[in-house]
Amino acid sequence: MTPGHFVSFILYQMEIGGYVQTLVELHMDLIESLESADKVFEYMDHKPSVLCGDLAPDQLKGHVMFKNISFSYSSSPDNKVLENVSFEMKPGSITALVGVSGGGKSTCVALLKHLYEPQSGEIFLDGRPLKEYEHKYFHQKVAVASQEPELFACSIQNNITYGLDSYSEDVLQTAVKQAHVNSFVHSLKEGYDTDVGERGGLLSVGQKQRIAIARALLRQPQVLILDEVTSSLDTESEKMIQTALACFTTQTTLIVAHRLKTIEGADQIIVIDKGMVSEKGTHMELMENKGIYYKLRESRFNEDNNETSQPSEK
Ligand SMILES: Nc1ncnc2c1ncn2[C@@H]1O[C@H](COP(=O)(O)OP(=O)(O)OP(=O)(O)O)[C@@H](O)[C@H]1O
Repeated sequence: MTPGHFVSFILYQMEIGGYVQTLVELHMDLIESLESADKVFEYMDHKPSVLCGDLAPDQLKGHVMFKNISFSYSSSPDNKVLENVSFEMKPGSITALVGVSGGGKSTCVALLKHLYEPQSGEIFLDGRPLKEYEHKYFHQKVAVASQEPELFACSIQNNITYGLDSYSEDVLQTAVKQAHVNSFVHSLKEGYDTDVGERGGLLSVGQKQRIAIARALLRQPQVLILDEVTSSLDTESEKMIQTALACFTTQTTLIVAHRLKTIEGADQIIVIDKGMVSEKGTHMELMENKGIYYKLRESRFNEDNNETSQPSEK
């Protein structure tokens, strides 16, 4: 074999090797695609774990009642997350859920959002179990503004009106005013046309949360859930939300709060501890009780003061 033949032979082998490698890659891609398709079919076959009915009344007052709710997640059935939880939210009132981490506040919210069915007890909306309501109707009437709102890389206006085919200009104006979006948008050169960037990255946490609240209010829900919406707010946004809460009288509001100062004006504060309602009352009543709420407030007050008085580490 001449050196020329040898080189040709090696190149030929490499070409064959390339084909084999391509075939192997194609085979792997095919396996991955089949696995993905399996997941899609599995998802399509998945039966929803919550029940829905066809109830969709023209009028809804927004009266909420948790009655003897006990609940465990299916992934850890032995861990009773809520035990015999009962409380009532009157139409147009503000209820704050507070308590130490892991107490069960977010689980109460998840149950009110009807993401799960409790193992025992029932949640009622205007006297009817959640499971009797029509799915789309229920999610229009019960809206959530969460701690980490999903914002899209488009204008502030489009982020607020996202997903709505139509809306009234009046309602939009009321929503942005109530959520105190106006106050920061007016200082932006392009106002409501300002692009918020990928995942809203060009806005502060407080601004994002105010947009999330406006988005929820625009849907004119009868029940509004503010899920940990105040946990990482700057002082200005905290004050804004505190003022905004005072205007929330047309819907029933449930707020899960870390910043206890924000919810001082709530009609009732419910302390959830180890899955149970341990205290219930107004801010003044709970402060006089000198129980868990009082201690939480003291410790958070000290934490906040320490944070502001500590020199920041570089
Ligand atoms: N999806 C889940 N699957 C299994 N267990 C969960 C799930 N979510 C929460 N838990 C458990 O339920 C208990 C209550 O958690 P939950 O998040 O409701 O408390 P929380 O009071 O909202 O806490 P935090 O203030 O930290 O958000 C905890 O023991 C938690 O580990």
